[in-house]
Amino acid sequence: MTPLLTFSEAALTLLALLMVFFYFWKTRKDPRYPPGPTPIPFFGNVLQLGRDPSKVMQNWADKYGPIYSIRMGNEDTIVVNDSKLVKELFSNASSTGRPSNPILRVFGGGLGIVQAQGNTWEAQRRFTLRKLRDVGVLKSSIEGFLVEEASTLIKYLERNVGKSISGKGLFNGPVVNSLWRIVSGETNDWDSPVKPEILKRAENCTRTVSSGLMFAPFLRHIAPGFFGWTEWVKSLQSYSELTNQAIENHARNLDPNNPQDFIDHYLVEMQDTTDQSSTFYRENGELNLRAVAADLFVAGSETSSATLAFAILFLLLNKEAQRKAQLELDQVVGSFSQISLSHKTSLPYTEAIVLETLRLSTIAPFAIPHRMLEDTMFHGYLLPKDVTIMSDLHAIHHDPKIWGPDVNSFRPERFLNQTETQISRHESLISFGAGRRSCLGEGLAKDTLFLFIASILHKFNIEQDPQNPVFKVETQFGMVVEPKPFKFMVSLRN
Ligand code: HEM
Repeated sequence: MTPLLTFSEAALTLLALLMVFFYFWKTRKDPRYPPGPTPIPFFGNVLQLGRDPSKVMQNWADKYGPIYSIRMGNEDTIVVNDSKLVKELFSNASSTGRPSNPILRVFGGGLGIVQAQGNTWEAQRRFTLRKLRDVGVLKSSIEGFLVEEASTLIKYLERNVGKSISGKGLFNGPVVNSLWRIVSGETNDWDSPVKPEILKRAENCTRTVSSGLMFAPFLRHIAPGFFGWTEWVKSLQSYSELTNQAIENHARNLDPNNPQDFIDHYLVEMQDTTDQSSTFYRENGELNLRAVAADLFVAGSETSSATLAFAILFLLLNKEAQRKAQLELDQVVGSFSQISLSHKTSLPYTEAIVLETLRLSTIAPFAIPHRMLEDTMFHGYLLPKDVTIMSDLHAIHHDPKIWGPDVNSFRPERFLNQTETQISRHESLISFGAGRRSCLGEGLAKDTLFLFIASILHKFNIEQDPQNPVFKVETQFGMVVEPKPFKFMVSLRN
């Protein structure tokens, strides 16, 4: 009788079985570890995520509950998809680590804010937050920058009335420019025929933020050019060149009694620091300043401009929401005045548009992953030290049990009280994350969204481009979700 397998086939089969056995033995879990879909060797659950990871993860949430586990390649990951649990877990100091993502590590190298942990993260975050929030020179000039950028945007749209306008990328110029002004005090004419260098370099960086490379960093070893790794490294280096130049110029001309922008404020803090162990001390301070400048830019630019592009798209498809906001704007602001942040509290419908845009678009569907710093028991589950924690903001913002059967519709009224005269906050809206590492640009981002959206609706109707009509919202998945390219037109209201 002929044997079923040759000796070498049998040896290979045995080897493969041994490898699979070894994989499952190595990755076996404590019985208190959260349940989840079965991973396969090397890829974990990555291949199951398919083209629409948010949908697949919503199904896993339905099946395994608010806390479940997956494997992203060789990284154990626990997903939390309940807003109360996210808030509770992320308020705990043991959840404030960051996994070492090789893509994000390129900028900052563990310094600054986004990728930093421990003392460095705490000190840099506290300082930056204070400068962005405190009423003072920087805070009041930020308001002025935003109003100026909004008015440049309006002039750009006025010149393009009746013409086809590309929705994606429309807001890169004003958003990047306002961030660059806050950081460096320098301003650029993004509306000029020659694109400013800072805008070119920022746009190159953000292409990777919205690519799949963030979720599957191993792809950079397979085809670095194809998956955007080469461009990411190059564009971050060229962006760093600009920040380094700006820091050198600021250091040369610094007037410590009259700091003008974020770099000035930071340099003054460095001058005042005598404690050699401080993250602001001399060389350490300079390296952290470079990292923070990159953090503010990378975390702030694509997120804000993608959300604004979604707002245009939602409004394009919702004439009634435009009409209601315009009625409110006419009553409160009148036809001629310029919109300012002081109008915000009197424009609840416009603010509700901002909140509904943040919910429905959820441009950061899984926020930024955290890492557990120690073994922690949480609602009966073991969250082991070093495990990655992902908050599934998309699932939270698209759960019909929370938002009702029209969860996928754009309905700003869900953020208003019954008489539609006041904003009613919703505890499940956590677009900026929650807890100790929540977004430190939340206030700035909300001000930017409000001012830009209100200024556009005050002046224009957002309309279909008859040559390129849009029938539905289509998105492009990434660490930052964007709308697929679309066209629209504006017409003057008066
Ligand atoms: C619509 C706009 C924005 C959205 C939706 C957004 C959302 C987020 C989210 C979900 C996180 C992760 C929170 C976590 O780790 O759990 C985050 C972190 C962060 N964001 Fe934003 N963001 C926006 C705009 C901005 C702006 C304008 C800035 C700065 C100028 C900024 C700076 C940061 C920084 C520095 C972090 C890291 C915080 C830390 O690690 O402690 N973001 N953001």
